[in-house]
Amino acid sequence: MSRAVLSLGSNLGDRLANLRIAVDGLAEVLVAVSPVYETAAWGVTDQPDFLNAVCVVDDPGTDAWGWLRRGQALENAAGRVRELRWGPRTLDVDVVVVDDVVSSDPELVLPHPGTHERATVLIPWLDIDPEAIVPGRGRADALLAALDADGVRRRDDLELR
Ligand SMILES: Nc1ncnc2c1ncn2[C@@H]1O[C@H](COP(=O)(O)OP(=O)(O)OP(=O)(O)O)[C@@H](O)[C@H]1O
Ligand SMILES: Nc1nc2c(c(=O)[nH]1)N=C(CO)CN2
Repeated sequence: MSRAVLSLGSNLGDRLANLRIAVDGLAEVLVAVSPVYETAAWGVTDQPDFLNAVCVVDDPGTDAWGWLRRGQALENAAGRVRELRWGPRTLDVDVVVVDDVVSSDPELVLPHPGTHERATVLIPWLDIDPEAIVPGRGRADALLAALDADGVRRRDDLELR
């Protein structure tokens, strides 16, 4: 079995439609999808707000590299072109965790290195898995408690499925 947590983000074009491309493309392996959040950009802050969400997916036939490739295929389907690091994008799919896999390969770092400091990932993840653990870092709820969650606003008017 391979259970993964994927983080979705979009701040260009039809943001909700872009997130839906990911969720629809994962439909057969989708365990849970979080509410949608509108979030102020971190990293490069001079760019439009993002929509962020998190999915839990499960597929015995997909390993950690397979989740990365599936995420990249979905980014391509949403018309993403390689651009500035932390810059605007139609769709970003980050592999947050895969089971308890730890990897330091630069092409696939697991857990995703930003996870423990990103309220934009931890908040939606906790909505669908209140017991979430970031391997090597601890409980997601404890990690979130140390962060500033201003600028992360739930959008219950936007639904992914
Ligand atoms: N866990 C991971 N999930 C997704 N991509 C990863 C992961 N670990 C390493 N990568 C690599 O990161 C690269 C993509 O980086 P990208 O441009 O999406 O970064 P970013 O989204 O701007 O920043 P960040 O990774 O901090 O969110 C790809 O080459 C991919 O192989
Ligand atoms: N709020 C928010 N800011 C970001 C995000 C994101 O998903 N949400 N992704 C980035 C590139 O990885 C850069 N900045």
